[in-house]
Amino acid sequence: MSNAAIQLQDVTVTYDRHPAVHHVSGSFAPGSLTAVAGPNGAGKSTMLKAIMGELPVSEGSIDLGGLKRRDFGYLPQAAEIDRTFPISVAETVMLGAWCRFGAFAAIRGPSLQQARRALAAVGLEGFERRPVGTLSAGQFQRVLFARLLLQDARVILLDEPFTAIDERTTRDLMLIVRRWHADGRTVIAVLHDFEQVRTHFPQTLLLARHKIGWGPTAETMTSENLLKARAMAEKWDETADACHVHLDALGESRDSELASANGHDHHHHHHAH
Ligand SMILES: Nc1ncnc2c1ncn2[C@@H]1O[C@H](COP(=O)(O)OP(=O)(O)OP(=O)(O)O)[C@@H](O)[C@H]1O
Repeated sequence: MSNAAIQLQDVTVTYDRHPAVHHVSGSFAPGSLTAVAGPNGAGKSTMLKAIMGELPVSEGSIDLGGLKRRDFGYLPQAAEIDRTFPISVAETVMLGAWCRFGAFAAIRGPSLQQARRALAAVGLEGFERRPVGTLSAGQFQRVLFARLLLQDARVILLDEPFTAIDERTTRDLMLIVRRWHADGRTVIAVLHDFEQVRTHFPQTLLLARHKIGWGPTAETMTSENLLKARAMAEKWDETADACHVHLDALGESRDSELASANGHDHHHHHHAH
């Protein structure tokens, strides 16, 4: 369905000069189903937002492979969504698609009939008129999946879609993910459940601010890599002043780079190895 890879070239994303994603390169093949795994604070959400264009890349570049941002469907982390807005389930589903497409592209929004069909596909027949604020977390997650179904995006980014979601709902929504994959859509999902990653996701990007591994899940989610990811997380210094080391591979000594970076302009990211 999508015809070119999404390519990350030396991508660094910073918050107030603190790098959250650090020099990550690689690509998501068209039609691939990739899990993004890594410890808390690893930069997983930041990475998705950068791909969506919601956060600027401070270094490097992201090539969308000819796709437009409106070809992307995005499910943010539940905590980032305001559910107090007093609209109905059906309106949420219809508005979601409308908003993403933007004022110019959206000549016509989806119909109530289409919203109803999408809601039925996620097991929420009859929920159309319910205010979204009255739904359980799992029901609301189904609504957001219905919204994605309607959007018919070529690339779908999911940020922890199954966190706080029960087994049955997870299974139902995972089926939708598999269907998207079977359709040839590119799907990228941030996940914390390694079992789920190993069972359902052929590709994995293991992130700990740096890229620890990116490729077939069995080759990426090795105990060695998982240890590296954890070790990096524990080593992080959140108060470090901006980014001044460039690590292509893990395990190499950072001391010489840190020494050479000291006293230099911290805005200058590339140091000779
Ligand atoms: N708006 C922000 N302003 C400043 N720092 C931020 C902001 N958002 C995230 N960060 C920091 O960037 C780093 C990466 O955060 P991010 O949310 O991308 O991690 P994550 O891998 O998604 O974590 P989790 O598994 O906990 O959701 C963290 O150190 C976090 O504190």
